Amino acid sequence: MKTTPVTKDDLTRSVLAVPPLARSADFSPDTVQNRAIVRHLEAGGVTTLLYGGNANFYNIGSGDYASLLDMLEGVAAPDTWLIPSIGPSFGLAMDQARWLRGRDFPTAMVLPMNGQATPAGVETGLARIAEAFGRPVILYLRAENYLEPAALARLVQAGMVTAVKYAVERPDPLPDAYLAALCEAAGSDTMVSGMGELPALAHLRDAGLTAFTSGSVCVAPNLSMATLAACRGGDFTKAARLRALFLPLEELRNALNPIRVLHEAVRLAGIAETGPLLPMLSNIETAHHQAIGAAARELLAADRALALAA
Ligand SMILES: N[C@@H](CC=O)C(=O)O
Repeated sequence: MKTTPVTKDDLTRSVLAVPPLARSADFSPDTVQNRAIVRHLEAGGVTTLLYGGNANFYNIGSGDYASLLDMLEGVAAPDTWLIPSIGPSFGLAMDQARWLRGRDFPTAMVLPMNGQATPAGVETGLARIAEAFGRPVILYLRAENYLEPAALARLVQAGMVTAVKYAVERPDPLPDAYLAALCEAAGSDTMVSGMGELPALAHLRDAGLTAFTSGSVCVAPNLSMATLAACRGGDFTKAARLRALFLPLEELRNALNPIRVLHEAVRLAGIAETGPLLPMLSNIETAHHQAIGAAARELLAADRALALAA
């Protein structure tokens, strides 16, 4: 596992994969199946694994946190960058940050707190969490005005925030005045497009962002990495052609539930037995399995065709 401090190159080198977490029937993390997911990603060239929403880190208890991260560390390749999430509540994030201080993870992502948060409180909270951790954190920003642009600039300047996973959903990704203000204040190279392949092209082409996160990369790592390479090479026609291959699965994810659909898609594509989703989530209803399986297998087939052609 990469243990050196985060650089801008680290953010752009790889799609930031946001994998599901495989569990056994008793909800314990399944080492063999998580290794299969990680190997599938690494074989497709992915070097950054961000365990957050798709792994249902929102619902992980403090008592299970250490053994879960030990397991993930054990399955990741030596040069893979593993980013655990902390929070979403301030108290839980502080407990996890104090514990992470004694470990080698270069950063951690602070999950968004819904409802019980104010912009000023978020600024104070991020500063305290980064101080307790002793390292800068990644902010997962999902709501308009969650943090003031000037506050983000202060936190970046102070070395407390290293990047932002920007995931404020809009009918069209751009124009986005809030994203523009955050980029203006803190630099667009701090902002990572955080909603998968669909909005990533507009964010990378027109808003100056340089990296994106993805869940469907866990089915099609070669295609997602090729999309990133095409964007970074300025070939947005090619990037759009590659992105189109993700549409059937992404549309199902958006229509039903992104986390629940991805969890089942990885299983139905034959990549790993993902098992049960940890409460408070639950697995998607079997009525949707046929459509999810078909979209996932089609995407995986396209991924394999690309890998063979390379
Ligand atoms: N939510 C997006 C990006 C990851 O956070 C996805 O799952 O594709």
